[in-house]
Amino acid sequence: MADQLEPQNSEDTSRNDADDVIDRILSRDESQRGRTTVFSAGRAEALMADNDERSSDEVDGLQLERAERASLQRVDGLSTELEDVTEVEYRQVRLEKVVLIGVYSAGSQRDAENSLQELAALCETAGAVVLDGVLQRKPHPDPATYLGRGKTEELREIVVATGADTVIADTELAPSQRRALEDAVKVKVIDRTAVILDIFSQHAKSREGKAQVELAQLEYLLPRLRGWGQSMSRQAGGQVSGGAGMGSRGPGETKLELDRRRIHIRMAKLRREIAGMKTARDTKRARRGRNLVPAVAIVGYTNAGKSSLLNRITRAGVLVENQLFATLDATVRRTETPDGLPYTLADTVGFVRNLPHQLVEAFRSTLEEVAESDVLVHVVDAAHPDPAGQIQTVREVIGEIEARDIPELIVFNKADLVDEERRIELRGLEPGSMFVSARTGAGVDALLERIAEMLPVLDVEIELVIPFDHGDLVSLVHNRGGVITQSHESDGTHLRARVHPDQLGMFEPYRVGGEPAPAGRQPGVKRKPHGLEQPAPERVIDLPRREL
Ligand SMILES: Nc1nc2c(ncn2[C@@H]2O[C@H](COP(=O)(O)OP(=O)(O)OP(=O)(O)O)[C@@H](O)[C@H]2O)c(=O)[nH]1
Ligand SMILES: [Mg+2]
Repeated sequence: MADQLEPQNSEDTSRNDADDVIDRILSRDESQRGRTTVFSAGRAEALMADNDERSSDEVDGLQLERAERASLQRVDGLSTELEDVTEVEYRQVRLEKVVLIGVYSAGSQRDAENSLQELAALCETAGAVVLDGVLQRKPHPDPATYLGRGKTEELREIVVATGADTVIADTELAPSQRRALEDAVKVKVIDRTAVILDIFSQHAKSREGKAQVELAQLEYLLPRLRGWGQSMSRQAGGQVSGGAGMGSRGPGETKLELDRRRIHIRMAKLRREIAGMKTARDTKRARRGRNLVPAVAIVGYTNAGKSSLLNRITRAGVLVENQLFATLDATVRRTETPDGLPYTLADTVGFVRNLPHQLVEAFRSTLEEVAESDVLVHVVDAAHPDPAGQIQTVREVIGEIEARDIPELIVFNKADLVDEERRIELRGLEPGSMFVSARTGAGVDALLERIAEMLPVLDVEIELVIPFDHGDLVSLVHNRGGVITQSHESDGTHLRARVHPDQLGMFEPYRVGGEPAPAGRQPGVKRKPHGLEQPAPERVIDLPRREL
């Protein structure tokens, strides 16, 4: 497949940007994936207060991964030499010196400022240097150029004065807006979605993550091909008008169709791959735990401290970075309640406002980890200027992946950074929330207690022989839907069943053995095929849809 998708004319050096990027995206294969150029991960000025002095026990096991990322920093001045090994991006997002722009309507200035601040953090995470930001108050963005005419001119002046090479809009621009604005300011214009996609492509590590990001990028690219097609048509027309035109259609148009088809083929292949990897992951999940245990997912806005909290609780060694989207792969760890009941705790990809829907789609299989959990620990950065907005964003995504009915515990993290007044404010915002600091460990024990309380009450599996004159007890088990196997023998009804711990006393007189009977003892009785050969059935936790 990859062969068919090789660039058609890679020796042609006069191709434009658009040709380059499409070819680059489509010609990628496994062999190229290792040779990624990552833009220099400059100091993330726009990110939250810095935290270099991490306590020694916070230094985790994945420093290697961090080093790996750092080792891929782009060397200034060498960018052109590295061009051909650049990982897939949308329009080769070379984020260097950037100016940010945004439009907001009356009354939403603060929100717009926060959003622009966050865009700055995103840009810095992607490796850019943010030089300036411009907000325009306007009821609606200009349909032609996003900013109004006057502001567009002002922007051009700022770009010239600062020496910026890229303008980034805090929204998703229509392809025509992007082009018109580009013509007006004479430097590259990209949008928020492209930046997020770029970060994801830099950070994706697993094969599944990479495939998901690539799929999202192609989905983003597809509707934008038309614009490129036009410019391609101009350029290609000039080059090949000497007679190489194919059929009655212009070569540019043919190229556009060809690109579309290649992209569709590639996307179909990626979807198949992702589906295949999901199956592999399910199998792995089934193998990982022989017991059926409840699952807790840590969710939250990017940079809230989800991975830090998982590390604090389980010493998982997950990469922690003062970066947005440090985590793209779900990490699942087994842990126990203070009473010794096992459950799993999963770290997940962070959410962000205007998370490109292509990413939500592409990461759906990863996000299923969240949708299938029994409890959501929703981590919120207590020191962030807009926790309410972050909570709302996260809840929107939770809704999108149909996880809204899962019990949610709001946990304000980074409690070490906030004062009492702020706590009162936050508690008012989310009554029933908790405060922890993944950094100092404060509040973590209480959090673990609370998680334990929120875990579903687990039924206990027992074996019974109930005399025929106690049919009421048999009905009781049936009514709860707890019967695993049943057979009628001469001494009564033989049952393997799950009952609520509170009912144990009632069934005690009829229990046989403390362990599941060997298969031979109950002829004709089928065992439930969930691989539970271990003793001590009382400890067996049952949650039918949660087979880990
Ligand atoms: N002061 C303080 N900083 C914290 C705390 N918890 C996490 N951090 C810092 O916050 C930053 C983000 O932490 P992560 O654990 O990577 O956050 P995350 O939610 O996993 O982020 P993504 O994976 O990018 O979505 C890091 O720089 C951490 O050191 C805390 O309790 N107090
Ligand atoms: Mg993380």
